Amino acid sequence: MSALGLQTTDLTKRFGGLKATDGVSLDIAPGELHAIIGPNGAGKTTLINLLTGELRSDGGQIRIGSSDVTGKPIQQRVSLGLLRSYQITSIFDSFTVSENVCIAAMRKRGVRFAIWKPMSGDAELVGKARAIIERCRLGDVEHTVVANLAYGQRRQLEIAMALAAEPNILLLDEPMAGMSAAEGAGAIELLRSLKGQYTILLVEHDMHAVFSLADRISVLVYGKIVATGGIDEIRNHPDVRRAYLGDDEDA
Ligand SMILES: Nc1ncnc2c1ncn2[C@@H]1O[C@H](COP(=O)(O)OP(=O)(O)OP(=O)(O)O)[C@@H](O)[C@H]1O
Repeated sequence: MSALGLQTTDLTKRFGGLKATDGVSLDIAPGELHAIIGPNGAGKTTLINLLTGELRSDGGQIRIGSSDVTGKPIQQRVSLGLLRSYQITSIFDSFTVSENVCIAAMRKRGVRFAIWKPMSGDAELVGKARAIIERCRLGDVEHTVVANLAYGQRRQLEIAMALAAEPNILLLDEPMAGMSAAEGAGAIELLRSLKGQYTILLVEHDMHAVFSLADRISVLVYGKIVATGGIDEIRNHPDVRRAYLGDDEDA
């Protein structure tokens, strides 16, 4: 699959009297890595849930490439290549890294889990899984049972499984959360290696990761986008510094 653009126009979601998403318009180009930052409760996860179809919007539109998916079910968005990293990843703890990536790849093929075992001899499938595992820096633990992985490796596996399903738009909700500094550095390298090949919407609190990866950044505050721009523009935007980064920010 090739990367597709992702667009929202005036997207709105209310929870009772609260507008968690308030007229959000985003235009993310094919292959762009677009980060969403904002304080706790700004509406970042709500926005991702609207994009995947887990939540229904109260107004506005969502387009994947040229397809209007507003109000369309999750599966239709998945079939257009929109994947949230954990959404497709029912990770099997008692299976190895390789087996889990094979299962994710087979789901893409529409093959049911029940007939997985005979497929383990499928050289093409195993080869594809191995390439993704290497790419995600999990080669050393390819045959390790998932329950024995370090936390950061498990998060990398989530991304590996998303890639196995051949997305063209990846939604990543805090992929660095809970990682050690070394794990975070590995995750940044991985995401950097994906840049350009997939359209990536990255929600992340780690400003070092955001500023070292994003092509553009949108800042969400109380459900509204208060600024969208390149790294320098966002880093120096007075409203952004006040609302989110703090005036002593020097990331
Ligand atoms: N299902 C819900 N019902 C009612 N209110 C909700 C619901 N989900 C989210 N909210 C509210 O919507 C607002 C946005 O929440 P959301 O989780 O999207 O923010 P966030 O930016 O992802 O926060 P964080 O950075 O802490 O994860 C918050 O005020 C939250 O309390």
